[in-house]
Amino acid sequence: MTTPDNSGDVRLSGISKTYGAFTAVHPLDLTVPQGSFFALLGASGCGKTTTLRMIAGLEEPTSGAVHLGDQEVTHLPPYKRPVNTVFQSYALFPHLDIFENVAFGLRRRGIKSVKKQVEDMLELVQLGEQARKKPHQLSGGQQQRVAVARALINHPKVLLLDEPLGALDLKLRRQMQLELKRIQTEVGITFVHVTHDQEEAMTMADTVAVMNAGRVEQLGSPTDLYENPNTTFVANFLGTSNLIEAEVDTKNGDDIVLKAGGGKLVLPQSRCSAPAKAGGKVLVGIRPEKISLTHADDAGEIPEGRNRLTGKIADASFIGVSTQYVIDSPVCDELSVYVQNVERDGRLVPGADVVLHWSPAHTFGFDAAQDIDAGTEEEAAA
Ligand SMILES: Nc1ncnc2c1ncn2[C@@H]1O[C@H](COP(=O)(O)OP(=O)(O)OP(=O)(O)O)[C@@H](O)[C@H]1O
Repeated sequence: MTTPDNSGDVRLSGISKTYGAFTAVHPLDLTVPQGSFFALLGASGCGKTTTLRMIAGLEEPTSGAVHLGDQEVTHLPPYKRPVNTVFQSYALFPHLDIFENVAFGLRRRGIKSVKKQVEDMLELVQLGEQARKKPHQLSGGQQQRVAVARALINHPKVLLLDEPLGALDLKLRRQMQLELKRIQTEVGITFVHVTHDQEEAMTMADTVAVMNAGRVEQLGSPTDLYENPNTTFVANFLGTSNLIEAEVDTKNGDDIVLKAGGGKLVLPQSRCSAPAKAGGKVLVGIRPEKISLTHADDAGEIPEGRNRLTGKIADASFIGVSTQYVIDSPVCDELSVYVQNVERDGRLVPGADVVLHWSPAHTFGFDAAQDIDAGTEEEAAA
């Protein structure tokens, strides 16, 4: 039996970084498995770049250890680590053509026959035709692909990407996200990607660590994080959430029955990270697109077994694919509801009384108290 290759595992054990009295990264334990696409996601100043720089060796941790595979690299300089970093500024050599930019790392190591390797790498990033152009003759996205090729030609075990798409316009960024994902799948090495763009992290990464004020608030697949956030910060940082304060009433098999306003809501225990003891406070969440909206006159037609709230439409914005409603409700003002524009009910206009209803299976819940120690969105953004 062959031993699985773990040389591209990244293991952080209790690493932290302080600058004087300020803690940029609190002690952090994190394992990124070999061959995965991992994203560190968070608002500006949350410590994601500092974490990446500690993996790269560009920043010395205040405490803790960094392992790449079985090798401890905590005190190794960057050039002795099997990693390469791609930055937002492409840092290409303007006087060298694309071929020579990519060949640079090989030539510096004294490798003479570089042609095949460089050509293969240019094929990988789909720039075979551009080899003899200078960087200024390429678009931003193409230049970023050259930067990726230049990093990959050194065969790192781990590629670190620090907001690599930050300088590109939205359309190009979307294209490059798919392109980077394709390249990662093809080369099969570990990618650790830093971004503040939740859509970018969700499009590309297998696993996302959401950082807030120097800590990882939640770690999981994009679907886990979106469908089952454990804190207010995560619920609001990844998309839009409606959060409702509720109190545990009873347990009914695998369901928790909650009191919210005058009514009851059902939340599966498996989707609640708070302990379900009677009287306990839970924040109940529901994504806007999971909610259906029925005019109050038709409330009798809503099937049994759905969670429901009453409300009044405060605002309705037609945005083509969907209509986005803001609903005032006794349990929460400004609930967001997105309804696909399939068959529009002309009565759903501002002022109309409505019933909001959704499946308990789409409801998530967490302990409101958890948010307090983890810092706030404002702190992270400061
Ligand atoms: N050399 C330094 N000296 C003092 N404080 C620093 C230093 N480097 C970073 N910081 C602070 O540490 C915190 C985390 O910085 P970091 O660059 O890791 O954040 P970030 O999440 O990557 O943000 P951004 O997306 O804006 O780069 C910030 O408050 C920053 O001001």
